[in-house]
Amino acid sequence: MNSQDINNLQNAFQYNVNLGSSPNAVSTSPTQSFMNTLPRRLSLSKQQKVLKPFSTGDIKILLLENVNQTAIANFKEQGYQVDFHKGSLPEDELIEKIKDVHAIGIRSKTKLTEKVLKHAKNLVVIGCFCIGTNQVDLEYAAKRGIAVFNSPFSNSRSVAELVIAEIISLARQVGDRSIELHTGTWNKVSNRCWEVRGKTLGIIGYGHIGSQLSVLAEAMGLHVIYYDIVTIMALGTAKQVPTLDELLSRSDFVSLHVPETPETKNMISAPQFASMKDGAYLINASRGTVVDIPSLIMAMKAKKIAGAALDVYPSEPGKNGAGLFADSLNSWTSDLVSLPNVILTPHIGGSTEEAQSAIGVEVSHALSKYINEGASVGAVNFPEVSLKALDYDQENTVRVLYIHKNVPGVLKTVNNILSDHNIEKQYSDSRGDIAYLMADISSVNQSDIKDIYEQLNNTEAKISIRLLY
Ligand SMILES: NC(=O)C1=CN([C@@H]2O[C@H](COP(=O)(O)OP(=O)(O)OC[C@H]3O[C@@H](n4cnc5c(N)ncnc54)[C@H](O)[C@@H]3O)[C@@H](O)[C@H]2O)C=CC1
Ligand SMILES: O=C(O)CCC(=O)C(=O)O
Repeated sequence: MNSQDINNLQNAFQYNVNLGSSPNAVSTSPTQSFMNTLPRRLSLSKQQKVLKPFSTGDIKILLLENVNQTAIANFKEQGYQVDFHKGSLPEDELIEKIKDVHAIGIRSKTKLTEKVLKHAKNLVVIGCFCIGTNQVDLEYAAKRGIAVFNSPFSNSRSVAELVIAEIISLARQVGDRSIELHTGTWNKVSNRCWEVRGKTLGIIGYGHIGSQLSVLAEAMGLHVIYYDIVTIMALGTAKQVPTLDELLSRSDFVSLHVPETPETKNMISAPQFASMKDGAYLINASRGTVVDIPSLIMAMKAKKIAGAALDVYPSEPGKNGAGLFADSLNSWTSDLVSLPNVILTPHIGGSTEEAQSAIGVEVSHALSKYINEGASVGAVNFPEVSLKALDYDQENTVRVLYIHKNVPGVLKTVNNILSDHNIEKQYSDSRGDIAYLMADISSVNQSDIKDIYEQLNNTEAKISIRLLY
């Protein structure tokens, strides 16, 4: 392979990316700078070949919402270009920025809707540096061949600990006493202040966070019951109850730990408040859409509910700053903030040093592995496929990453194309309408690679292709 050939090949790929029938086609080929490093790399015997099929300096990553420094360090170590922003971006700026990046890292505020993703011509992967993925149109991303990763449990403990603090704070009206004393009022009262020992905590959604909370709460002498749409093994002496209504009617404290879905929208509204015990407390650190706040305000004004702790809201500011949590954001804000025994926190359930640092490492590794090797294990919207990384001594091997529509006959077509070559390994899986095939093809020269690319690119079912070598 001489350098002229490589450049030609790269140009051919570039042509396909820019002018091919599908703007989603993503292909990468080695730049000269990468090829220049090969002889040195190849001298390292039996080392795993890091599949960086391009000068990694070409890869652009947009990081929003103050994603942790551990992630930035990891991406920089890979050689990627990192564009870091502390807050989220307004939609028009996001659309501008997303146009030419290969990866984007967000937390819960950035909405990656179909409208935004339509502009992302080079996007290969999205990293949600959090648990929730409701802010991303997962289905549309998959249709476009864009894999989405998250961190399924690195901040679960932090959320559970915050809820424990809130249970005691609500029972003892700690928030109100603190506000009073900050403004000079000494108000030493025990009226309607309670120990939590012996009370009942009802957990809605007994997943990673709900079950952690269950263990911590029992250690403080609370009885735990939980409601979940699936049957889940109880930890300790907790008990699953069959209906939401039963949970609500038996609990002194109700804590929500469900994802945002159509089914959980306004899951707690006027009828549910009516089912709750008089003087019960509500905690929501899941998603703002899960509780109907005007109904909560009414239930609190009627003294049905004795207190509430909210960490999440239907609309949340995209950045930190004074005056942002106002009626202009959510029309009921001034009503809510004037209520007694309401603890309001700015979506900090998962915001601890431990959680953020762990999430930064976890998600940045998942993204790098997907970019460099094509491994999609852990993706939330995508078939999970992986092949072990190539060794340095596997020369003239190309890794084919072919994302395609899950329709009959595709593997036959693809294998017809690949069958002229030596298929070392192949792994394919599907999820819904999307399928993903990884194959390592050995003994290929540059013209074979170009040929494989062009043939695959012309297949009807193709969504996107990357070739790594
Ligand atoms: N406040 C914060 O900073 C944070 C908030 N979260 C939120 O907490 C949510 C829960 O997190 P995890 O426990 O990690 O999720 P998870 O997926 O481990 O557990 C969720 C549980 O909810 C259950 N569920 C789903 N729909 C339900 C329904 N309609 N009724 C009853 N149960 C239902 C599921 O079966 C599952 O057991 C996340 O989706 C996210 O929105 C997560 C982390 C931090
Ligand atoms: O830390 C964040 O920005 C979001 C936390 C969260 O809500 C999540 O992990 O789902």
